[in-house]
Amino acid sequence: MQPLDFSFLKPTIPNILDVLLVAFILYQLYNLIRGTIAANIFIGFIAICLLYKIVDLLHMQLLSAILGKFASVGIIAIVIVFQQEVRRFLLLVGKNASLQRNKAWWKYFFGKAEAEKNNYARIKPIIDACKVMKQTRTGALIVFTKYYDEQFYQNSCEVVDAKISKRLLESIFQKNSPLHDGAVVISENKIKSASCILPVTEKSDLPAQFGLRHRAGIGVTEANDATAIIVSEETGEISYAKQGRIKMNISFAELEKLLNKDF
Ligand SMILES: Nc1ncnc2c1ncn2[C@@H]1O[C@H](COP(=O)(O)OP(=O)(O)OP(=O)(O)O)[C@@H](O)[C@H]1O
Repeated sequence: MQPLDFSFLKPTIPNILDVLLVAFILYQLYNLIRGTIAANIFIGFIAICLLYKIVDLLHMQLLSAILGKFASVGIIAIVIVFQQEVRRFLLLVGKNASLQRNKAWWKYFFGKAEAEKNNYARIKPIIDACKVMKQTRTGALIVFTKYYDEQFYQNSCEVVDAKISKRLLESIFQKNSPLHDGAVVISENKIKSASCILPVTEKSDLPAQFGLRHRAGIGVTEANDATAIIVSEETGEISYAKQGRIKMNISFAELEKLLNKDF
């Protein structure tokens, strides 16, 4: 076994940058897996790697050979076990690198007032529909995604492909509508699909009252570059999920701000 190389600890500018970048990446990874079952798997994996290092230093050949075999397929095992997390991580990197997402620049070049006016016209029917569904205690799950991943949604959804309208959203989620079960997906300025069955989050630290609707709302934002509005059938409360986190009981002013930013 090669001795550990600590030369990266020399305080040169590239080394400092290197350490800061690694710390940043580890922090992002921690954020992605925090509170999920993946965190426990990750701890287990680190424990096995540490054990391998120790038994190797102690020249315990049999155990070190067994653990060595495990560690050598480690990267493949990580990709398989953390498929969802790797996907989310790459989405996060791609999202931050996208120029269009940097709204300040986009608006500077393409007209702030015009962009805001258009955005409000797009958002209004959704907010109006949420207001009615809150009042009537109609459960709803509306997902927003910039990129409509057909492979991800096609198996579990009914294709709609219609203009966004308050009445259409209301009628989809009405209790006796055949499409009311599941989520509506909005993308590319259209209601793309309805009745979608989404992946539910595996987080274990969620409020006890969260059932499948809330869990699916959080789950889709973990697996995809998506955000979601959840209207609770039980309480009428509006919640907003993004990057695997949820803001509960938000006001309509807050909802408008969030949609303005994300949609
Ligand atoms: N995997 C899923 N993907 C999308 N929607 C789902 C999924 N599972 C359940 N739902 C929707 O959630 C509804 C059940 O909601 P449930 O009562 O379990 O959730 P909840 O989070 O407690 O919300 P509420 O406060 O509205 O009761 C189902 O009728 C269905 O419409």
